[in-house]
Amino acid sequence: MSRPQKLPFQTIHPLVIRPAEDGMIASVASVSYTPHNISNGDSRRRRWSSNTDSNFFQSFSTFSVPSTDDEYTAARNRRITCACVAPPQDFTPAKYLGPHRTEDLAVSEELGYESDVLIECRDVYKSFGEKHILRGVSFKIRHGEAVGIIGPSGTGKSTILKIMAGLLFPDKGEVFIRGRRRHGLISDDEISGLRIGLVFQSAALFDSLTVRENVGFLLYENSTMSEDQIAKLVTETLAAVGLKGVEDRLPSELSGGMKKRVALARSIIFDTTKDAIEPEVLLYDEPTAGLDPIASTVVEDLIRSVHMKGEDALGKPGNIASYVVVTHQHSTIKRAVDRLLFLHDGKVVWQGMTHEFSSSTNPIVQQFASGSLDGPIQY
Ligand SMILES: Nc1ncnc2c1ncn2[C@@H]1O[C@H](COP(=O)(O)OP(=O)(O)OP(=O)(O)O)[C@@H](O)[C@H]1O
Repeated sequence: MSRPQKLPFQTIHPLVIRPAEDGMIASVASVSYTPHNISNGDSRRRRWSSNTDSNFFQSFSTFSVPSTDDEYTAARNRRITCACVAPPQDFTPAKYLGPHRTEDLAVSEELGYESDVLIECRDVYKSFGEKHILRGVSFKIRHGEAVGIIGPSGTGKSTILKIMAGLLFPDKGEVFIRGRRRHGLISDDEISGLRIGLVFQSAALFDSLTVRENVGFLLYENSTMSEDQIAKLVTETLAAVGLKGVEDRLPSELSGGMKKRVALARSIIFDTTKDAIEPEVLLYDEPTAGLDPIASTVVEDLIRSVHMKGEDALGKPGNIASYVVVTHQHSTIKRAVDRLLFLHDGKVVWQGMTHEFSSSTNPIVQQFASGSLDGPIQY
């Protein structure tokens, strides 16, 4: 890919996306390049250069701009899978041929780490200027888990999600992906063994692309699948999240709940022609924010349905190995997750199963659960 033109930092299009060599993951770097420079042109990307795709790009507007060639190269080589662009993976044991086979997902003393741990944050610190947001956050996300991260506003829940996704550097501390220490942001070789998808609160669809183009985006870009194959797979994936006949619509023609479903479809579609498949962890940032109670229930059930322990709208088991949900909503806590991490004052101050939350004697948890103004959490 030729180096794209640099634009001023203020641009709302601060991304460059590059098809990965293995054809499955897009490289997304937080730099100020226009999206029409994303890669060598292709008729299937005919509307890609539109200036209206602001939702998607705004999600990344806070990241740094590389100023040197080295930084540019580093940025170019970072890889993340965002729900907005990533094709997650099938994790059926029969298809999974990688070094970490399903049967190996058990505690392994010899390897020095528990091999069912997909992501581990160990003593993570993060500050923004004088604001010390994370001050020693530690937790593990295990294979098969459905974890919620809760806590007061501004406590760093989205920040830790971005650190897990490899979109932000921790200032101090370590992030392990399947036992391998990640050095800073996600880089090409370090992603292998696990796909990490981030589902943004806004759904972050490309405004100027149809639902079909949004959902099939990465397959059009990176796979060897034919347009017909992709279109068929898009229709099947949309059906799995309970949507039919919306392929030709633009995001502006969808309700908020439908947009979230489309974003989810985009995050769970994967190249069915590939053999070796890695497990995937999906990270949801406030997936039910702004939805009415019934629409929230629909999304909560959808999150469950694409998990490997769930069943999608077509009755097939889901493909997502584990997921993490940042949420404020009680219904989402109760319905969509099994285990909770409570973040406060830069640390995990409580963790436990969802059913233990309301009976906890921890004063911080009690205040949060009751919504009381009196207690250790001060606004
Ligand atoms: N890129 C950034 N630059 C400067 N400050 C930031 C940046 N990202 C986050 N912050 C600040 O860090 C703090 C934590 O933000 P974060 O979004 O992680 O909190 P949160 O717990 O998810 O909040 P909420 O529940 O309100 O969504 C906030 O004060 C926020 O303003």
